[in-house]
Amino acid sequence: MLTEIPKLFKIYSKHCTNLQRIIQDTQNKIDDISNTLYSVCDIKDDILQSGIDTLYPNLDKIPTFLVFGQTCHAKASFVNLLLGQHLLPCFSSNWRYVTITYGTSRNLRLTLHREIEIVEKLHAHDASWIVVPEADIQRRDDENLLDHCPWLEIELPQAMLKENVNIIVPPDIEMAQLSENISKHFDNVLPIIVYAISEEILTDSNIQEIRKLKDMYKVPFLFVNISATKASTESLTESEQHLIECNRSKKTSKLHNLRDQLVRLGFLDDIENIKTDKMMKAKCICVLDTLICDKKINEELYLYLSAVIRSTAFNVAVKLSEIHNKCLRKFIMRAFDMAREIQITPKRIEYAQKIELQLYDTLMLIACEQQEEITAIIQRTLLDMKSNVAEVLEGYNQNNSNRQLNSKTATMEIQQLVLRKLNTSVATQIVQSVGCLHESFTGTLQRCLESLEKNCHEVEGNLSASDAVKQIITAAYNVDLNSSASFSIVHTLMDRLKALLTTFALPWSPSGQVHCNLQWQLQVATNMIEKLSASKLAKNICVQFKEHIKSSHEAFQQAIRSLDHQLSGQLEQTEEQRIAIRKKHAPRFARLALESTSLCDLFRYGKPKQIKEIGRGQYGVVYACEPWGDVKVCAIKSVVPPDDRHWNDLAMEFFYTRTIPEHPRIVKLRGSVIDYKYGGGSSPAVLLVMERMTRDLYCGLRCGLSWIIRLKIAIDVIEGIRYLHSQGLVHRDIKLKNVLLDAEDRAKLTDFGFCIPEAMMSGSIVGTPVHMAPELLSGRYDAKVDVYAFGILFWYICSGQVKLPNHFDQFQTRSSCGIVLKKV
Ligand SMILES: Nc1ncnc2c1ncn2[C@@H]1O[C@H](COP(=O)(O)OP(=O)(O)OP(=O)(O)O)[C@@H](O)[C@H]1O
Repeated sequence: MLTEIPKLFKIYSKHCTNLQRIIQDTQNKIDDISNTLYSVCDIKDDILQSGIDTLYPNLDKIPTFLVFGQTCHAKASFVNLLLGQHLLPCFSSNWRYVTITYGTSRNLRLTLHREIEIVEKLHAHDASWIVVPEADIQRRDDENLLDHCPWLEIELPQAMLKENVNIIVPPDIEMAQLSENISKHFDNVLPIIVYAISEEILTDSNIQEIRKLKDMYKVPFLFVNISATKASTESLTESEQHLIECNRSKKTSKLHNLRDQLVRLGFLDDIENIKTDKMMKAKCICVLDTLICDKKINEELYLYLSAVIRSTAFNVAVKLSEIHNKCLRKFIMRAFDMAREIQITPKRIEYAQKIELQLYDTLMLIACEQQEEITAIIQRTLLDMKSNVAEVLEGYNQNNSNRQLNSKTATMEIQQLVLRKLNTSVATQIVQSVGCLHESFTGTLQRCLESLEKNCHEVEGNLSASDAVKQIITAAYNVDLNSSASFSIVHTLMDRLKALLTTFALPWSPSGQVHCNLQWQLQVATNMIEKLSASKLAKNICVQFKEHIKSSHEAFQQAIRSLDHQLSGQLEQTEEQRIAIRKKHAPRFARLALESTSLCDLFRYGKPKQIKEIGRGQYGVVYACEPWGDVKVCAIKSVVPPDDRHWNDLAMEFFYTRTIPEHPRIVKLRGSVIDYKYGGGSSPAVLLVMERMTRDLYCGLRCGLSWIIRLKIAIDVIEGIRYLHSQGLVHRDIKLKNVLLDAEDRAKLTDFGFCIPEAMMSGSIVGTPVHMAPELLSGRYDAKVDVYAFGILFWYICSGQVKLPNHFDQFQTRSSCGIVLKKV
């Protein structure tokens, strides 16, 4: 297995390159979005905020074993085992920093900070060497370990190191000294922390060292139990020696003792080492602190490393997949919104025009019809006032009984008072007739206009449509329906009547001073009431109403025309953007999502293993395959997209299928893996993993199915179609071969190659001819095409056989139809 380790790192490096390409692609696509797709710029912001830029540098980090340990002997033993050769001297101490990297030949040198070579003669330079000479690895007494210390760099032509893997062995010094400068050297590496243990148990200083290291590196540790040639207990405290003695007397093994101690200290979980198959099953790849024994290093180190590097790549792939899928969902939602906007805007304009016209007609009618009513109201009110003039003057009298006033002013005051009373009375009655307008016209119409005007600019000097409508209503009665209506009306009538006063030439008292006594006041008021003509007043009011309504109506029509013009321009752009999303951006992100999600599946479950071919369609071959992840009975559909368009189509299919929530009548897509080596690497194959069914309905009918079973199948298919439609999806290829049966002959729908949300449909003519609804040929169709296709399917189900009636024969194959069937 140790010989397999280089392969592991080779695969890891390939995954990193692949992930980096996907990240780069994603970033290029983000740039493209910001240049061309102004309406979805928030998607770009989302991606940038997701921290995608931090992913790339992580993949550039060089996997590096950081070998710590109880003794130099333990560290040297581990390194020698790892490299499969006796490189480091096992029985020496006082080491320098040692780094081991790949070189085409064995080489040894001293460097400062791994950057500047120190010109110094080493013992290894004198003769050829196998084991690093002790004198070269040992630091001199005067060597400073903190800053500018010499590092011993070993270059070695070794398979694992060749895969860009390094080994660093920090010197055997007090942790306090080491921790100062150790982290700055190892920032840029992907650390694989090893702690080699050669003694029976960890000493207090070992425990402290591990705690410090764990604080520095928040990653799992690999503890390696090195079989000691001679366990030395001299350096141990009394209680440690006692523990060893106790365990010896219990005849427990060293590994056992060590595991107990590590568990007790919280350095290991209290379970057996996690085995690969358990990790496979886990939804994420978890790497735990692990203890392995040098005797089993071959197998156990491989498993551990495999989990470490898979989990590193997996974490990046998960992050990428989240970003891609989130963007794709946003694109699809945006396409939905755009389609809705394109559909609904002209309808909204139509609605606004219709309702405004109704409003206009109604108000005109009210103005005409109410002239008589207003006349009657005014007449009644005037009569009331005349028979009760004293009441009209009530408040005035109390305040003015002894005032000496100019006769003109006093007359004006009394006339105003009469008018106020008249207005209040008339206005209260008219308000009731306008109240209904509030409910029936203003609410919905106003909201509709506001939503249309939301993104439009106002034409200078012109009223907006919503303002024009407001004016139609307020111009009629000057009613501000949101505030006190009757109050506004009083003011309006006041203004109107004041204007009329001049035209009616009301009687004036002789000029000069008058004594404003009650009799005189009654006389003025009665004169005024008598002179007021109810019909003239009413007519005048109504004429003015009509004029205002008409001019506001004209303003509205002009505003809505300009709004319509602006919106049509905007909708053209929206349609262009929708097409760009549907044809370009969404499929590109779908492809990225397919790649990143497939990598997650690959890291989690590995590549599915084919057993045998079980079916073949136009676009791929279906195989039975061995259990994969938690899918015990599974099938894979292997599809080799010949060009970018097919790649994108497949990616969209994959996205829709994978995101459909599980349903008993839909064949669940469990995952996917891209086989980049397929076709010698020139044409990768996408392996779509799904649950394996027993046969398709075509086979079922040919073998014969009872009427009751066929009926059940028909109901299953309906449930499946209904479910897809409820998810906003249209299948577009319902046919016998896309209905799969399980062992109990219950049916599920499969093959979502043409399945698409309605908003993303472009009217492409797709499907299987005999099942295609006639409107499909026109390119203008909706979810009902599935209902038609089910009708044909039901014909087969009822007839219990797969042969078509004679007049359908000409459509029996796709090619005979003469239609170029294409996916969207
Ligand atoms: N999950 C599955 N379990 C068992 N058999 C399957 C499964 N999926 C597909 N098959 C079999 O493989 C055949 C080919 O399936 P596939 O989906 O590739 O093509 P198709 O639907 O027949 O044709 P087309 O590619 O033109 O849509 C099916 O007819 C069915 O018999």
